[in-house]
Amino acid sequence: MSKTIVLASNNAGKIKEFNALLGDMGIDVKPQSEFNVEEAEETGLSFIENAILKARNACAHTGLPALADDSGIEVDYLDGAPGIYSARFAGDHGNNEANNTLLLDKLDGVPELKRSARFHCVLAYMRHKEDPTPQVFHGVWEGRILTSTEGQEGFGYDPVFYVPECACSAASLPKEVKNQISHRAKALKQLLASFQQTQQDRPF
Ligand SMILES: O=c1nc[nH]c2c1ncn2[C@H]1C[C@H](O)[C@@H](COP(=O)(O)OP(=O)(O)OP(=O)(O)O)O1
Ligand SMILES: [Mg+2]
Repeated sequence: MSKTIVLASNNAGKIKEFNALLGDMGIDVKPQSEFNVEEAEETGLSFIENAILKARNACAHTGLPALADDSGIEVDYLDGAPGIYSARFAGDHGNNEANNTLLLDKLDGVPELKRSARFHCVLAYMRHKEDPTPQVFHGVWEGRILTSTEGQEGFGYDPVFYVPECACSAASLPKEVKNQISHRAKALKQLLASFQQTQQDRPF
């Protein structure tokens, strides 16, 4: 029997991807906006801490199990920036266009070999707000930063992220393809595999 799980995110791009990834599994995953959950402060110093903060906040407000995603892009030339601060790179939270412009500016003139980067996605699943064993999964997607934006699909840094295995930007990929190979897809596959092994108290 499937239980309702709260998706502890306000990011429309992520929510769409989770719906596509989980949609045909008969899992009832509802975004936290449906429960008027207030956004958690992301005060952690790692994706893992922030994912747990977001999941715990959603559990606390709803009394339901919650799944949170903390993600971002790590650029080697920038010593790992923007990293956990990806959403706030250019100041305003979630201003994708400004973030991409700033990233391209910071890498202006940097040769291709030094433009390596990767997306990280950390998922945290908590059964309740005091869950002492949040389950944490981590997916990574390797690529590099382009010199200009490319493509119309996806969200966030997708237009500036070159995917070597597809020879195009992440924003040029049909969503079905991104959802097979992305950091988020990889983390979610781990979560699903793990849940198949530990049925007790797990919703799916
Ligand atoms: O597949 C992706 N394709 C492109 N960009 C991406 C992706 N995955 C994460 N990102 C970027 C968007 C945002 O700049 C940051 C996530 O920040 P992060 O705090 O986890 O999410 P958020 O604040 O947008 O929504 P919320 O915290 O409500 O889930 O990384
Ligand atoms: Mg956030």
